[in-house]
Amino acid sequence: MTASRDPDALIRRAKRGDPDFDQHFLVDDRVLDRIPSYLPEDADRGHLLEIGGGTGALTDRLLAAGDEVTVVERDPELAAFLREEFAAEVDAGRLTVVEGDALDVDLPDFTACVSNLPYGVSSEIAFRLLPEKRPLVLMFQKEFADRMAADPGTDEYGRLSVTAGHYAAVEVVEDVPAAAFDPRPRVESAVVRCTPRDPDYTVPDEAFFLDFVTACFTQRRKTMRNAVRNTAHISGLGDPDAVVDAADEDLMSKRAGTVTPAEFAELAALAWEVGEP
Ligand SMILES: C[S@@+](CC[C@H](N)C(=O)[O-])C[C@H]1O[C@@H](n2cnc3c(N)ncnc32)[C@H](O)[C@@H]1O
Repeated sequence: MTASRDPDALIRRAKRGDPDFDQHFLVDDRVLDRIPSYLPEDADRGHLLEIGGGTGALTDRLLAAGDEVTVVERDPELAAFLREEFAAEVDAGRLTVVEGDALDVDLPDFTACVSNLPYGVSSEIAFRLLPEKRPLVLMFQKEFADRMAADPGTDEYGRLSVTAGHYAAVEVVEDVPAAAFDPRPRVESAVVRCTPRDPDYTVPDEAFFLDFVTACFTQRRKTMRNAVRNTAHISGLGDPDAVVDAADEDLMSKRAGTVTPAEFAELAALAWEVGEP
C-alpha cells in the first residue's frame, strides 16, 4: 500500500485554512487513519461520499478505503486544489470533485459517507444525509455528537437524539481533541457512527412525528401535559386538549427528557388520530 499524503504538506500546498469558512483541517495521522475504519464492517465501500474535502487529507484515506469517492467542497480554490492534487484519481474516474454547497448540490448515489463536517452547518448536513439510510461516519462538535447519541433520562437527551435515532443507531466512537486540527477549533470534536436501521416503533406520519417531538422539547422543563397544550403552533395540532385527555396520565406527567422514542411515537399516533393535526 502506498503511504498516505502528509496532511501538513497538503495545507502548505493548498495555502488555505480560514476558520471563518469552517476550515479546520485534520492533521493527526492516527485520527485520519482510524476514521474510515469506523464504517460498519459490512458497509458497501463502492462509492464513498465526503462532505467538505478541504485539502484532501481524509479524501486520500477514503481513496484507499473505497472504490470510488465523491467529494463536495464549497471553497472554489480548495475544489481546484483537490482536482489538481488528485489529478490521477480524477482521470482514472475514481474521484469526482463537486464544487458547491453541500446543502444545495445534488448528491450522488453514495453507498456510505465519511466526513469531517463544517460545524456551522453540520446539523443541516446530517439531516440531509440521515434519511438516505446509508452508513455515516461523521465528525461533529463534541457537544452536538453527545446530544445525537444520548439516551432518555440523561442531560444530553433531546430532540436531536430522538430525530437522529429515528433513522439510525447512533454511537460516539472517538473523542478528538482540538490539537488534532490546524487551525485549532475552539471546541472539542467527536466522531459519530450512524448505522441505518428501522426504529422499533411505527409512526402514522413521519413529518408530523418529527414536528411533534420538536414541539415537546421546546418545553422540556414542563410536564408533557403542558408541553402538548402549549406547543400546538409548532406541532400543528388543532385540538391538543383532546390528546391530553385521551393520553395515559403517567406519560402526561413526565417531562420530555424522560420520554422514550417509542413513547413519543405512541403519543404522536394518538395525536394524529384525535388531535386534528
Ligand atoms: C472541518 S473542514 C474539513 C476538511 C477536511 N476534510 C479535513 O478533514 O481536513 C470542513 C470543510 O468543509 C468546507 N465547507 C464549509 N461549508 C461547506 C458547505 N456548506 N458545503 C461544502 N463544503 C463546505 C470548508 O471549506 C472546509 O474545507
